[in-house]
Parts: sequence; C-alpha cells; structure tokens
Amino acid sequence: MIIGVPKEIKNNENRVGITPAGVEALVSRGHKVYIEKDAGLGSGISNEEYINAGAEILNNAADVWNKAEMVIKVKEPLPSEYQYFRPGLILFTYLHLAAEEKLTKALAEKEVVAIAYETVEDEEGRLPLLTPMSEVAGRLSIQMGANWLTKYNGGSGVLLGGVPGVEPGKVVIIGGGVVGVNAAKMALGLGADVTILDINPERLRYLDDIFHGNVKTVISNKYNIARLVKEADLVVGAVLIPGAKAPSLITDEMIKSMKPGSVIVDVAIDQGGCVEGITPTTHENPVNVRHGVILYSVANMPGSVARTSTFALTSCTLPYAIKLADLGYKKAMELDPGLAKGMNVYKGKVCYKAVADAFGMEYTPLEELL
Ligand SMILES: NC(=O)C1=CN([C@@H]2O[C@H](COP(=O)(O)OP(=O)(O)OC[C@H]3O[C@@H](n4cnc5c(N)ncnc54)[C@H](O)[C@@H]3O)[C@@H](O)[C@H]2O)C=CC1
Ligand SMILES: CC(=O)C(=O)O
Repeated sequence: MIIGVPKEIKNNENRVGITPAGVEALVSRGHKVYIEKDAGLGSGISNEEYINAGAEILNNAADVWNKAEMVIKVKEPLPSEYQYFRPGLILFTYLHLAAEEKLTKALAEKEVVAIAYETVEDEEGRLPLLTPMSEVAGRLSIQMGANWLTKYNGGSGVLLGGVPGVEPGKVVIIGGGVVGVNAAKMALGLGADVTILDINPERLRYLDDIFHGNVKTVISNKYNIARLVKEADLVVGAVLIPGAKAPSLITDEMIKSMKPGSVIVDVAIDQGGCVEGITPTTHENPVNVRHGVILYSVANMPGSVARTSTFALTSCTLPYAIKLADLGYKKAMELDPGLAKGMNVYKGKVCYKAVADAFGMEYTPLEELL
C-alpha cells in the first residue's frame, strides 16, 4: 500500500503521524511511505532519519495526499485540507467528528474511508488509540492549571501544593477515566487537595483503591458539580461519552460562583467541551476569561509536548496501521471488530451512531455498507 504522512497544520501542532521505526516496519513489509518534508521536525525527527528508515520525502502536502492510498495523520483535517479528499482514500487519524459538522459532511460528500483513532476499541471496549494522548493531556492539565493560577497570568495566586501553615489548592476533576486518573496523579504529586467526580460508582471504587484514599471520590450530578466547582481553585473537565459530543456539565451560573482567578482546563474540548458555551482555543491564545475565571480549552494539548506525544501515540497506532496496510481495511476490520469501531464515515454514510446523532444525520451501520 502507498502511505502518506503530511505535516500537521493545526496551530502549534508539532506531532507527526509516524516515526522512523514505523516507516521501517511498513517498508520492510513491502509498503511505500511518503513523508512531507520537515513533518517530523517538531517532534525532533529529521528528514534524514525518515530517509534512512526507507521513506521518500516529498516537498509539499498536495503530493503526499494525492499519491497516498492511506493518509496517516494526528489531528483532524482542517478546511484547507478538504481539497485532498477523494473517494476511497483511507484517512487514519483523530477526527472528533461529533464536534466537527463541516468535516463530517466533507468526508461523506467525498466518500473518504474515515477511520478515527478515538473510537477504535480493544477487546475490553477500551479506547487504545485515545489512551496515550489522554495520559499526556491529563498530566498536562495540572501543569497548565498551575501555570494559569499564577498572578502574572491573571490567576488567583494559589500554589496548588500549599506550604506548611497554608492549605493546598483544591483541584476538582470531572470524569475519572484516563485523563482524570493522570490529572489526579499529577495534582496529588504536587500536594493538592483532589476530588474526582464520575457517574460510574464502580469507577469511583477503583479510584479510591488505587489512590489509597488520598483522593475524594464523589458521584457526578448537577448538585455535586455545582457545590464542588464553587470551592475549586482548578477544575479539570475530563468526561467522555465515546464518539459523542461532550455533555455540558459546568454551567455559566457555576462559573459565576467561582473565586476570581480560578481556572478551568476543559480537556474534553476536542469533543465539544463540558463547559456551557465554551469554544476551542489555540496554544497561541490558550485562554478566555469569563466572570473573572480563566478558561483553558486547547483541543490539541499533547501537541505542545510533541516529542513525548508522537512516540506515545505512534507506538499504539502503528500495529493498526500495519494491519490496514497489510490486509486492506475490509479484511482488517473483519478480523478485528474493535478496529471496525473506528470507521466513522464510509461510502458517503455516517456509520458511527453518536456522530450521526450529534447532527441529526442518518446513521447507517457499517455492516450494511461493507
Ligand atoms: N484537549 C486535548 O488535547 C485532549 C482531549 N482529550 C479528551 O479528553 C476527554 C476524556 O478522555 P478519557 O479520559 O480518555 O476518557 P475515558 O473514557 O477514559 O474517561 C471518561 C470518563 O468520563 C466519565 N463520565 C461520563 N459522563 C460523565 C459525567 N456526566 N460526569 C462525570 N463523569 C462522566 C466516564 O464514566 C469515564 O470514566 C475526551 O473527550 C478526550 O477526547 C484527550 C486527549 C487530548
Ligand atoms: C486526543 C486529542 O484530541 C489529541 O491528542 O489532540
């Protein structure tokens, strides 16, 4: 198969869809890999490293997209990339379509074979291609929160760990999945007072066990969210309903009730965000201020620590890329039903229900199309 890896163009997105190890693995199995010139530089990977692994470097994005049978990316295509869509092109990347109506329609109109990292499942129903970046974003959320709490950034001036004689800052994490656990690890490491809310009592039991009672666990409902957000110095939005638009849980009224200079990091922004009325920001201009509260809502947080993120992401995506290239997507999905869950748009139809529901579009099960 001919595989193309373009340079990412989202604001400050320094990750890249493949490493030299991935190129080597694909080329040694008889595939051809084209990489856009300088695509790896943001992750510390030179053109020469790709060439030495067997890739061919192309000077522009158009050539990479047009020559490839499968494009491997990191982030969802931006409007300037829609021109490269064509029937039968396999696109393997994060898509977050429930928050991207225009992209959903463009992929359907051009009959792209659109496979989203974030909805691929393993045998236990976990999300193996979302997990590595959720680990990164969860950890980063506390770093970012601590940074925006500083006075020179307009924050309240709270040090999350406190000091002897002064109590620590209060961190409230809504959603106790992968982002939530990793945020909690970092916040506990700093010495903060940590509370995690989740709708799943079993998950709260698990969190109580693994953190040996060092985090408070609270069932998630409107009443408890309002009560805890009001007292928080830093809130992390970490909820997910796979493939769907994130539920709006932190209302404008709740933001008004918070102390001025407190911070909300809405990690769930890539699925639309869990704060009422929130919109995505960029690494260049990462925050908005509402009612004196700082709202951080960057949809590609791991792009800022690209070296770590690229290697973490591609170590998980590569085995799937190899399956797709070796077997073709039909056979690969027949043998691995979890990979089939990644198919969001196919033959012009939306075949992931939560995406179709987000826009009132028709849902067609993949089995009817393959
Ligand atoms: N902004 C960014 O750069 C990045 C964003 N993300 C996003 O972070 C979000 C969380 O991802 P993961 O932790 O991997 O998901 P996950 O599936 O591991 O965890 C989500 C948790 O949310 C809980 N939940 C669902 N509804 C809830 C509610 N109403 N109240 C409280 N908890 C609720 C679930 O029970 C689950 O435990 C996703 O939207 C993901 O795409 C992930 C990586 C990077
Ligand atoms: C998952 C996601 O949105 C990211 O890694 O950018």
